[in-house]
Amino acid sequence: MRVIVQPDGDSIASLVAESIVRLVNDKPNAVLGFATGSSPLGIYRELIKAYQEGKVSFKDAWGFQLDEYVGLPADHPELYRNVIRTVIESHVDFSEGRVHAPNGTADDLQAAGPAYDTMIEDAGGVDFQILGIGTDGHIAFNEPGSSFSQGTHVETLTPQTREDNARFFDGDISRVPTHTLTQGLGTIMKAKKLVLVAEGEGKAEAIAQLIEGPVSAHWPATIMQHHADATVLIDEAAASKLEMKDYYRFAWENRLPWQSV
Ligand SMILES: N[C@@H]1[C@@H](O)[C@H](O)[C@@H](COP(=O)(O)O)O[C@@H]1O
Repeated sequence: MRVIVQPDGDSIASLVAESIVRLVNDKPNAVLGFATGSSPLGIYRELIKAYQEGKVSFKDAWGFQLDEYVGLPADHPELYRNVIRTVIESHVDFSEGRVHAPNGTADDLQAAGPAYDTMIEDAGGVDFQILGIGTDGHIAFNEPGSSFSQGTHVETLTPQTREDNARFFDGDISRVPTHTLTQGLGTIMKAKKLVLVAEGEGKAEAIAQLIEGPVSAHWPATIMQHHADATVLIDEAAASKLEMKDYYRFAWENRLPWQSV
């Protein structure tokens, strides 16, 4: 796993966005994996800027979201499908029908999971998956105890995740849905490239487990240690519990010309 410690969120966002722009310019029909949450917002801002400056076009690219709340109405601002429209999709030139999310209001939620995995495969599989991490070590909405090989499925949120996400629901935990439809760890591991971003002290323990802990369902993100192309970009606060922090910094500062995000 490549670990890149950066001074702040802006430098993390620029590095990741540059890598995505390079990919889409090389492969215009690239399949991008979108994460929600606050961590990737800087990346989306940088991508919008690159598009406005004429450095990239997304018209032949695809977008697949990681997860969705179950049961939120179609016009709810926190429905992840609406969040991605607001933070990236509506500002760039994705063609109609090219950005998708799991359907959290499907009549048959059990069938909606495998159907979503098939859509991703039919588009060619995810080339570049953006990820954040929950304070309990979840990626997408795969909570502690998740199967490492599962596809898209319904997940029950932990009280900690609902508490963390209450800030998006006027601080009222009772308004945070209890269930989500999320790509499973098996789905996420099929992406050709995983790029996880995290900032702040609150993520330090989850980041230490992800990078230096044993692979364990108790910290679902640790499955990334088994991915052949996984990069983690963090600020100093999120890196604060890493024993090998100085080595990671040295490795990045002394990277070879072809080594990038
Ligand atoms: N389902 C999302 C995850 O995809 C996200 O990575 C995580 C961290 O969110 P944030 O970046 O806001 O800390 O929590 C949410 O619950």
